[in-house]
Amino acid sequence: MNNFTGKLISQHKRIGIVVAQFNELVTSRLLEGCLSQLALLGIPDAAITIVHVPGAIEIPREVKLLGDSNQVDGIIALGAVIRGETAHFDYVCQAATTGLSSLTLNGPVPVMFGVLTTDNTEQALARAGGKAGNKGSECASGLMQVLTVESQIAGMKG
Ligand SMILES: Nc1c(NC[C@H](O)[C@H](O)[C@H](O)CO)[nH]c(=O)[nH]c1=O
Ligand SMILES: CC(=O)[C@@H](O)COP(=O)(O)O
Repeated sequence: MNNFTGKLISQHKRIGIVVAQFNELVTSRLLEGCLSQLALLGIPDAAITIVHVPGAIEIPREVKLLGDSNQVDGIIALGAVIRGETAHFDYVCQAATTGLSSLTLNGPVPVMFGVLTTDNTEQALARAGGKAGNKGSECASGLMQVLTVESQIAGMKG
């Protein structure tokens, strides 16, 4: 029996992006690359939710809240942690990495790690649309691949 309600079911995956404002010169370029790639992959603007946070340490909490909201099918975390004079770099990287790794493994939706951890701004810019590519764009492509794979796995279940 087909019971068509007429309710429009989105044909698109819903994508969340949580982006840090710290080192915005870099993170704005990561976001631009991410959005451009999502558009190329056919994701409409209406299917994308962007959340801005102060810095990389704040990313995991908002990724968790967004993932638990049941409003997105996958999340891309974008940030740029650039080494300074002190050990703070190590702690910021550790906090972001540990939090996001746990969320992608244990949370309800896949999370792409698009947080650059570099020694200087030059290295970061090279990975935000420079000679080393754009980590935001890479994460967009990667998330669509993961979502496709997970749909296939779900279809395998009896
Ligand atoms: N140094 C960088 C930070 N530091 C800020 C922290 O992420 C956090 O916002 C603050 O400690 C308040 O909780 N954040 C980056 O994203 N990148 C950095 O290079
Ligand atoms: C990664 C950082 O937290 C860094 O920007 C802080 O710089 P500093 O270690 O010189 O305070």
